[in-house]
This record gives sequence, C-alpha cells and structure tokens, in this order.
Amino acid sequence: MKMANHLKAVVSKSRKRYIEDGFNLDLTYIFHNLIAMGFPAEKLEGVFRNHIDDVYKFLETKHKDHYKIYNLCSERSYDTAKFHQRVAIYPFDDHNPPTMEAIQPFCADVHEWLSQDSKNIAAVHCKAGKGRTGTMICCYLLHANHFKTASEALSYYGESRTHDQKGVTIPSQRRYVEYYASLVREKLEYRPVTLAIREIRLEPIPVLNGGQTSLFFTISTVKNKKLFHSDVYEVKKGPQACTMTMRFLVPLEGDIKVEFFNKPKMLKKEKLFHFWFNTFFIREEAPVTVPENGNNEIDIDKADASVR
Ligand SMILES: O=P(O)(O)O[C@@H]1[C@@H](OP(=O)(O)O)[C@H](OP(=O)(O)O)[C@H](O)[C@H](OP(=O)(O)O)[C@H]1OP(=O)(O)O
Repeated sequence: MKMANHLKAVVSKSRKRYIEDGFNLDLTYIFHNLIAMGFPAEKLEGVFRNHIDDVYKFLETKHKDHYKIYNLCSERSYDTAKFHQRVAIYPFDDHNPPTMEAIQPFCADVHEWLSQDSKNIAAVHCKAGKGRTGTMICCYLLHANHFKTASEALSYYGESRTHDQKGVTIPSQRRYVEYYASLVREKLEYRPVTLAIREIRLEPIPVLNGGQTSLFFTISTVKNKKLFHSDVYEVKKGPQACTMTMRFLVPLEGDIKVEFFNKPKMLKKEKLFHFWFNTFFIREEAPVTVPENGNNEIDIDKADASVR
C-alpha cells in the first residue's frame, strides 16, 4: 500500500492530494462544493492515478446522493452507471482550450446543479485534473461571480490546487479564461465572427540549431483540421522578426488553431508550437499577440524546448 501511495504521489506531482479519513486521492476542494480531481481510472492505470473504486467510496462516504461528476477528457471515459449516471461530459483535448461554445453550457450546468441543494457538490476531472479542469473551474468561478477577473480566478485556482501555484499554465487555456471573463464582465453573448488573417509576425524568430529554420504554419479549427497550409519561409539567424504575409485571405470563424513547424530539406517536419485564439475577441486595434514572458521566451502552448 505504501509503495502504491508513493507512486500516486509521484504521478500527482505538485497537485494537492486529499489524505484524510483513510483516503489518499489526487483530489482538491477548490470550494466547499467544487472539487478538482484526477481521472477515476481502472486496472493498471488505477494503480498510479485515482482508482475509480476509491473515488466512488469517497463520494459515497462524503457526498452520498449529492455529487455530480464532470468529465472533460476527450481521450477516455468509464461506465457512468458507477456514479448513478450523474456524470456530464464536456470533452476537449489535453494541452488545448475548450471550444468557446462549450464553456457557458458547462458553467450553467454546474450552477444549476449546485443551486438545487446546498449539499450538492460538483467533481470536475480531466486526466491529471490540472489544466483542462482548472480552465473550466476558473470559468465557473467567474460565471458564479466568485471572482471578477481571470487573473484572480487563475491565481486562486493555482494556489488551491497545487503546491507550486502552477494550476493552468497553457497560455491558450489561460487566454480562454480571459475570454470568458470578458463575456461575463461585459454581459456579452458569444457568437462566431468571421475575420481574415492578413499576416503573421514572429518576433523573436524561432532559431533552431545551426541558425537555419524552414518555417511553415497551418491554420485549423476543431471541425476543419486542414483549413490552410502556408508556404515554407527560409529564416536565417540574425533578423529580430519575420512577417509572413498571406497570399490570399482565408475567412476564419470562432476557435482558431495556428501550428508552426520546421521543415528542414530531406528531413521530416517537426512541430515547434501551437496557439489558439477566437475571432469574436479580436479587436481591430488589438491583434492577437502571443506574449513573451520575462525570460524572453514566447509563451506558447507546449513549445518544443529546442525552439526556445
Ligand atoms: O503541465 P504538466 O507538465 O504537469 O502537464 C500535465 C501532464 O503531465 P506531463 O508533464 O505530461 O506528465 C498531464 O499528463 P499526465 O497526467 O502526467 O499523464 C496532463 O496531460 C495534464 O493535462 P490535464 O490536467 O489532464 O489537462 C498536463 O497539464 P497541463 O500542462 O495541460 O496544464
């Protein structure tokens, strides 16, 4: 048992665990009625993650008849009969933001459940119960007016869920929490807006080994994985920035994913980084910028370390 708990603690990394009353789970109360937890796993995976039987026992012991689970995993699920069918799914991919359309229904669902009975609790999970879970929990904290700004919600979640205050770290996930904060603050109703990208400017330029980079990028949406494929831009070390002008305008609507690759001659392409934005939130005067952080590194989603 000791070895199993040690392994679970290693896998849960900096996430705060619930170790009380004989339970030892990758699970944190963000609010008295709002839980973030790792995936309720079975078989071998149940050895290093939360075992589904332990999650069931915990919820039945602590919140019998008053819990509802929200599964955010696009990559796996379980028999919802285990939890009396009180499981809602709002799936999206690991290291990516949710679709804008999914956020408000999720928040309304949680709010409706918690409002039904003061004893009710919502248990939100993805795989690790950190990034995707934190993204949606922060949106709910804004939806329920527990916090006014995305920054406050993200900081609160990071403090509550982790020992290192690193809750939601993927820039595009944080951007979507900011998006939702603006919808709530300005009492706006989200709707898809069509725009066109005229150019993409990279500053600084991702410089790979040897200083020669053969850059190209693709633009995609959840529904259309191959919306646009750019030319290859040969970029040499030296210039601080490079601008890639679109040869023709591609109409874009809603959630947009931009992925950058390096395609050295005679070699396979390698993914450098990606980021998401949503056209509804682009203001003429404020184009999408993928911010640099203090270490002069671009804050992009799961960048390839070599690019930095
Ligand atoms: O940030 P990290 O490194 O802890 O990444 C987490 C991953 O750990 P890894 O480093 O890949 O072993 C983690 O993977 P594992 O649980 O370690 O298999 C998840 O992918 C997690 O995403 P989410 O909380 O399920 O949305 C990932 O969290 P996000 O980076 O998406 O927030």
